[in-house]
Amino acid sequence: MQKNDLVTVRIEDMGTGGEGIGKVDGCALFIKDAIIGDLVEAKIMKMKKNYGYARLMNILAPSPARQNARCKEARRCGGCQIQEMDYRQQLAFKKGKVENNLLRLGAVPKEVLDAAMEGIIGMDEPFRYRNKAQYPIGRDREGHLTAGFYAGRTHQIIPLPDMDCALGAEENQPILQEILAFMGEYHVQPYDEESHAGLVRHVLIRKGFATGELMVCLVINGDALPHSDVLAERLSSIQGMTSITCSVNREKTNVIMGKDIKTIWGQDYITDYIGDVKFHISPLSFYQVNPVQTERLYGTALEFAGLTGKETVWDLYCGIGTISLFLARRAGCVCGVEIVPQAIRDAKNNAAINDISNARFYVGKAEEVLPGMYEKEGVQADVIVVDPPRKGCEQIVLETMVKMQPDRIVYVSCDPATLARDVKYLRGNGYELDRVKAVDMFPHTVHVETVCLMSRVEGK
Ligand SMILES: C[S@@+](CC[C@H](N)C(=O)[O-])C[C@H]1O[C@@H](n2cnc3c(N)ncnc32)[C@H](O)[C@@H]1O
Repeated sequence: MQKNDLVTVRIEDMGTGGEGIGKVDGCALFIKDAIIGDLVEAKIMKMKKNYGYARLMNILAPSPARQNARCKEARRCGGCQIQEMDYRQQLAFKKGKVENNLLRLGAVPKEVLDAAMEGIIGMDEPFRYRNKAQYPIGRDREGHLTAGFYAGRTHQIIPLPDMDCALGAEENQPILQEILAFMGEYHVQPYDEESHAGLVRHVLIRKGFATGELMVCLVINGDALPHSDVLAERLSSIQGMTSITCSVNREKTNVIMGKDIKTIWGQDYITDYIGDVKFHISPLSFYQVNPVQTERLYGTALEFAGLTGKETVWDLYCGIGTISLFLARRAGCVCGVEIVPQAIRDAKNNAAINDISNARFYVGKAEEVLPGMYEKEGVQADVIVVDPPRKGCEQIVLETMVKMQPDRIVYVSCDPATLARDVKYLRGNGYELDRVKAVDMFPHTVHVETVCLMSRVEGK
C-alpha cells in the first residue's frame, strides 16, 4: 500500500481520537469519520511501517450504528468526533473503553471487573448540554462577520451553521446574532490573528442551568468596546441576562481569555447550583461544562465515599472545590488540594457562600502537599477522593495514600488508561476494586469519565 491508493476497509475498532480503525493486509488504517461496523472506501494519505492514515472517500455499507449528524458541520468542527454514531452505541463504546483499559493495562481479573462494573450513566437528551461556549469572531470567505469554530488543527474560522451549536444552550444563537448585528452597525472590527489588528476576538457565553442566569464576555484586543452601552441595552433584554463583561487580551497568543475583566452591565459573575451547592462563576472560573452529568458524577463519588458524617476526607486535585463542597455536608471535615491559586480562592469563596465551615483548602501540588503534611503532621484520612488531570496521580501521591490507609479511595478519572495504571498499583498495595461506574459527561465526543471505589483489604 502506498499514498493515494484506494482501499476497501471494514472498520473494526475506534482509536482514542474517535477515528475508525480497520485492517488491510494486516496493516491498521486510521480513518477519521468512519465508525465501527462501516465498510468504507478510503484513500491512503500516509503510510508508516505497520499502520497508516487514510481519508474516508465513500461509505460502501453503513454500520447499523450510523446515524445522520444533527449538525451539518460535525465532520469539519473539532468539537464532536462521533456525532454520526447512534447514542446507545456511543455509550457501549465508552463503557468498553473503560473495561478494556482496566482489564489490559490495569490487569484487573475479569471476575473482579465483572463484579465491580455498574455500567455507564448516559444522558436522556444528549444535546444542548454545554453550559459554556467560546466562539472565535472573524469574517467568512465573502467577508461577512461571523462566529464559528476553528477547522481541525487550523485557525481558519468555519461559520457556525445558523449561529447554533447542537451541544450549546439555545440562548447562544440570539446572543451571537445580536453581537454580530451590533458590530456591523457600529463598524466594530473582528480581530485578525495575522495582522494582530481588529478588536473582538472571542465571545464567551455561560448559562447557569439551575438558575437560568446568562453571562456574556467579549474578549477584546483593546481597552474598551465602543458603544458598549448600546450592546448592553440590547443583550440585557434577553431573558436571564445577568452579566455582561469584556476581557482585555492584547497578546499575540492562542490563550483565549485575558485576565483583566471589565464589567459593562450587571454583575461580574453568575450563580449556579450543582445539587444543593451554590457556585459563583466569573468569566475566568473553571466550572464543569455539563451540569446535569456533573451532578450524577459527584453523586456517584458521594455514594462510593460511603460517608456517615464523621469522616475526614481528602479531595486531591480539587479545582474550585466542587467535589469537596458536595461531600462536606456529609463528612466530618474535607481537605482540598489544588495547584491553581485562583481555583483555591474560588473554592474558599464557594465554601463561604454555602456556609460550609468544615472544608479547608491548600494551594500546591498534590505530590508535595500530601506527602509533606503526612510526614510532618501525620495527617490521616478515612476517605481519599482523587480527580487528577489526564496524566493521573503521581507515584508519590499513590504511595502516600497507601501509607495513610484510608478505608476507601474514590478515584474520579477522565482518562481510562492512566486510571487503569493507578488501579493496578493500588490493587497491588492493599486495595481492591469494588465498584466502577462510567459517566458520559461529553456525548458525541470520545471522552469518558469514570468513578472507581477502591476499598482497603483487611490484613494487607
Ligand atoms: C480533572 S480536574 C478536577 C477538578 C475538580 N475536581 C472538579 O470536578 O471541578 C483536575 C484538577 O487538578 C489540578 N491539578 C493539576 N495538576 C495538579 C497537581 N499536580 N496537584 C494538584 N492539583 C493539580 C488542575 O488545576 C485541575 O483543577
